[in-house]
Amino acid sequence: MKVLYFDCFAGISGDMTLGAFLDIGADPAHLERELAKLGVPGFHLEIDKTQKRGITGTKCRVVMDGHEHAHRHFSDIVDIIEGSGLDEAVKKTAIAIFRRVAEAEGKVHGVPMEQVHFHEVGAVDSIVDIVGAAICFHDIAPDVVYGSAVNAGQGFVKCAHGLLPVPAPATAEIIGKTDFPIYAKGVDGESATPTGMAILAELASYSAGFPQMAVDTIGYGFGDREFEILNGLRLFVGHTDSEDCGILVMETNIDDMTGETAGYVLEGLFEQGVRDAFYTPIYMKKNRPAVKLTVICDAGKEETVTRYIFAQTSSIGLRKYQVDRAVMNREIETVDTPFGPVRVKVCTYGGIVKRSPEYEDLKRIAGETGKSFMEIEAAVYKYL
Ligand SMILES: O=C([S-])c1cc(C(=O)S)c[n+]([C@@H]2O[C@H](COP(=O)(O)O)[C@@H](O)[C@H]2O)c1
Ligand code: NI
Repeated sequence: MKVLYFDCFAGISGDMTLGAFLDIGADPAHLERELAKLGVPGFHLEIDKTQKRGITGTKCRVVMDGHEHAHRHFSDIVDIIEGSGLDEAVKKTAIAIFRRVAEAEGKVHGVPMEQVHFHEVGAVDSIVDIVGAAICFHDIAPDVVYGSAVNAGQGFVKCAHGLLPVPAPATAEIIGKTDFPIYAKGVDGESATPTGMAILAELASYSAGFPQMAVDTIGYGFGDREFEILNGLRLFVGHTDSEDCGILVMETNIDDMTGETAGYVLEGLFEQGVRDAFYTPIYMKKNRPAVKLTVICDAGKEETVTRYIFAQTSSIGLRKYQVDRAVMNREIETVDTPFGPVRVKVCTYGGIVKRSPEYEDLKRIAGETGKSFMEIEAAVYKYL
């Protein structure tokens, strides 16, 4: 399983992310080819393998070929991305990152997200940063993604609104929607930007410690400014032998949702790729019959599942805990039976062996022969 870890020791910005992705092996030619599909003229990338404080890394800058002062709405940006020839997965990721910025800007300036008038972030360099990050992310294609606490900086930053406190209000809103803790150390100024924070929030889940992995590649993406500390984003790519990068159990008690919604939610959770989701009947306060929703998922899905539950159920709080588990090795074999070939799941663990026929095959044979499921099951077991 491929693991990607964002080490945000000096915060995160759009260009630092692009630089770091290129430094861990994202293909620059692929990035430029895909960016051209946006159909937005007037920019090129400046990619330099360079050193900062004696550390080798990559600097990636979006250089404007002319002057660009477009003020775009969220819908304009969605139109550009949707209308491009980019892969669907890249489009989805890029729009989701922009949505986080639009929601934050809307909240800060007191307007609905649709009316947000992007200033800095509507400019071509920001579109390239965000879409470029989505392209590189899908190029690297990790199975799970984590991020550290974010060194967001301190003091004030000069931007289109004038002198604003750090983290800038939009950055603070984006951070506030995540589990990522922030702190300030060795940075006098802004080290986490709205673009960078939205990329991190969309791609990664917070990990309190270094995630378990054998490290394969380390890359640095450098920022422009000089701080007391090295101004860079460090990415780790590694792998774990097991399929597990941690399993999460999430639970919430619900006493005010219709049965139809409950069924809908369970189906939707499986579409989000959870390992299991189920309801348990319970009694809650004031003797209300209710259900406990339990979801079991990979730790990397924490943010996706959290957002799904809050968006789709009446729940306003979740209990989450990481669990250890023991799993048997599983393999599928095919055995010949008088009913034809049947797939058998063979599970082994330290000399223990369990063999069981695949349910779907038994169901099919029961349907084809008109015999009962129990009869087919008993007959097939003789051939295991
Ligand atoms: O453009 C946006 S959304 C924006 C909002 C704010 C607010 O806090 S409101 C601040 N800024 C500042 O602009 C620059 C560039 O940001 P990028 O995300 O494009 O790198 C940065 O200093 C932000 O704090 C932008
Ligand atoms: Ni703003």
